[in-house]
Amino acid sequence: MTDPLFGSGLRMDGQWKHHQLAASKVGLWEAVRSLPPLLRFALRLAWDADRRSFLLSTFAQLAQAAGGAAGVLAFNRVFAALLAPSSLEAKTQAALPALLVIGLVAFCGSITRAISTAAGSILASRVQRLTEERLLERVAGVELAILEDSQFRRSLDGAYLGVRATEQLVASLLSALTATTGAVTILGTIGVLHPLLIPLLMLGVAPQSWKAVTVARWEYASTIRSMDQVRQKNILIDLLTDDGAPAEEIRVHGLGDFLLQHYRRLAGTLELERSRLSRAQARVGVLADAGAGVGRVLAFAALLGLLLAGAIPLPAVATAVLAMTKVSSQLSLLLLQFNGLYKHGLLVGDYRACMTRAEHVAIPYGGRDAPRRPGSIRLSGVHFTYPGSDAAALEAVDLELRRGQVVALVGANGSGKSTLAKLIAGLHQPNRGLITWDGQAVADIDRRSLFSRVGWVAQDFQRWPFTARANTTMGRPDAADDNIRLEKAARFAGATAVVEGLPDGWGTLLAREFQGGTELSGGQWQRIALARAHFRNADILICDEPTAALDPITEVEAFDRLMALAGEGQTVLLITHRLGSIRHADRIYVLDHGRMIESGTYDELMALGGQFARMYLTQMDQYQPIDQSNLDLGIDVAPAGPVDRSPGR
Ligand SMILES: Nc1ncnc2c1ncn2[C@@H]1O[C@H](COP(=O)(O)OP(=O)(O)OP(=O)(O)O)[C@@H](O)[C@H]1O
Repeated sequence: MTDPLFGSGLRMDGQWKHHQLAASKVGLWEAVRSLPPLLRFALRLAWDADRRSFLLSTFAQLAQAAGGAAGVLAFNRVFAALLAPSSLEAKTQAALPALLVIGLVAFCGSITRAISTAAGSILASRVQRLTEERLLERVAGVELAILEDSQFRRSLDGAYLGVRATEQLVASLLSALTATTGAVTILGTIGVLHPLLIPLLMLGVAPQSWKAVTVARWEYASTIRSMDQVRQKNILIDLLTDDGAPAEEIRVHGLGDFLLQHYRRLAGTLELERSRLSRAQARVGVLADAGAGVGRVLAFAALLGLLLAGAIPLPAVATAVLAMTKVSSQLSLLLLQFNGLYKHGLLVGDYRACMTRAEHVAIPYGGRDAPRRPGSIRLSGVHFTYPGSDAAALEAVDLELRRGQVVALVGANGSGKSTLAKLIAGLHQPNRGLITWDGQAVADIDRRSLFSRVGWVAQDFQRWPFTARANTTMGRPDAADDNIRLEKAARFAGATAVVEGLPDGWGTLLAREFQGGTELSGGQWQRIALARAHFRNADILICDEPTAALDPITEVEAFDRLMALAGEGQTVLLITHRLGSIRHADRIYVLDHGRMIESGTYDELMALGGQFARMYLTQMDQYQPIDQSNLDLGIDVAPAGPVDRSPGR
C-alpha cells in the first residue's frame, strides 16, 4: 500500500525487509549462538572506549558477586547456629560472627554498587561517542556517489539507531556480567549444599528465556516496521516547524491543517503499532511467569522431599530457600540483560553492516601527488551512471581545461553539467573513459591531493552555521588568521560591504536560529561563498551557477572577477544558464542529455547556429525583439571581441 503523501518513496527496501524476516525467524538457539560474536564486539568496544572505567566496573561487579556468595554462606551459619539445640545466649554468640559478615557484605555491596554505577555510566557515554565518531569518520570518507545513493542513506538510518544501541549494549553487558557472576557463585554455593538443587532452580528459568527472546525479536521487528512512518512523521514535523520557504507557503496557502492531518494519521499508526506490541508482550509475559511459577513450585516440592528423606539438614533447606530467591532474582536480571543484549545487538548489527559497507566504498587515498597548476585537464570518452540508476548521466564526454582558461559549461536542465563538474573535481569516478591531469590518470593520483587543488562553489552554496570569518576561511582553515588574505577574498567577491554591515563584523554568527546570530540574503550568502572560493586560492575553480542569486549589477561584477581569476593563472570552470555572461569564455562546451554536442568559442558557436545559438537567442529575445531569421542564419550577432582580464577590471 502506498502512502497518500509520500507514495512509495520512503518505504523500506529489500535490506530492511530482509532484517525483519531474519529477526522474525530467529529462535532461542540462534539467539544464543549470536551472542558470542556480539559479546566480543561489546567487550572490544568497551575496552577501546575507556578501559579504566571498564576494569573498575568489572572489578566492582565481581566483588558484589563474591559478596553475595559470602552472604549466603554466612546466612547458613546463622541458621545453623539458631537451629542448634543450645541456649539463646549460646545461639546468639555462635551467630554473631556470621551476622557481622552479613553486615560487612551489605556495606561493601553498597560501595561497589556505587562504583560500578558511576564507572558504568561514564563508560556508556564514551562507548556511544566512540561509535558515533567512528561512523562519522567512515561516512565522511565515503565516495559521494554512494552517499547520494538512497539505499546507503537508508542503511545510515539503521546505523544511527545502532549507535544509540551500543551504549545500551555495553550497559546490558555489564549488568549481564553482574547477574551471571552473582547467579554462578550462588548456584555454586547451593550446589555445595546439594547438587540436585541446581537443576531444580533452572526449571523456573526456561520460560523466562523464551519470553526474553520473543520480546526482543518482536521489538526489533516493530522498530523496523515503524521506521518508515517515523521518518515520514519527522519530515512533517520539520516542515511544520521550519522557518524558511515551507513556513511562507504553509501560511499563505493554509497548508497547516493539511499537514497536521497527515501528521495525526502517521502518529496514530505508530501508536497502534506500539499498543499492538505492548499487548503481545503482556500476553507472553503472563505465559512465561506462569511457567516460571510452576517451575518454582516444583523446586520447593523437591526441596521438601529431600528434607523429609533426610538428604539435607533443616538449616541447609532454609539457606537453599533464601539462595533460590536470590538466584532467581539474579537469573531474572540475567534474562532481562540477555533480552537487552539480543535486542540492541540486532540494531548494533545494522551499525556494523553500515560500517563495513562504508569501508568498502571509501574514497581510496594514496598514489601520486596531483600536478600543481596543471597545464591541461583532459576528459576522454567519459561515461558515468549514478549507482542505482538505469540511465547514464554522461556518455562519451570529451573536454579539455587549460591553465588560465575560463571554460563554460552550458546545457538544458538535467543535461549533466553538475555531474561533469563533480567528475572534474574528483568527487565521482568515471565508469568508463579517462580523466588526466597533465597526462597523469586521475585514478593514479591521491584523491586528497587532487581535492587540495580544487575550489568549489556549488549551485546550492553551503551556508555554514558559523561566523562570517569561519564561513570565508573554511577552504583553508590553516590560514584562518590571515586577515590580509581574508580582506582580499571579501573584496574579490564584493562581500566587504556585507561584512561591514554585520553587527559583529567577521565575528558575527551567520545562523539566525542561535541567539546573537544573523541571517544573510541569498545574494549575500553567495558573495560569502565566492569569497570562500577565492580564499582557498585553488588551481582550478569550479563554479556551478555561481551568480544565480545575485542582482544584475553584482552578477556582472562577479563574472568579471571570475574572468580576472584566470588572468591570475587559475583555471575556471563555469556552469551557468546566463549565456550573455560567458561570451568572453575561452571555450564553451554544450551538453545535451549527457552528451557533448558542441564546443568552441562564442563566435564559433553562434556561427554554427546550433543548440548554443538557439539557447542564446531565445534568452536574448527576452530583453529585445530580434529578427527570428537570426535563428536560421545564426550569425547576425555581435562577435565577442577581446576581453580585458586584468585583475582590477
Ligand atoms: N545523485 C543522483 N543520483 C541519481 N541521479 C542523479 C543524481 N544527481 C543527478 N542525477 C541525474 O543525472 C542527470 C544529470 O543531472 P545534473 O544535475 O548533472 O544536470 P544539470 O545539467 O547540472 O542540471 P541543472 O541545470 O538542472 O542543474 C539528471 O538526469 C539527474 O536526474
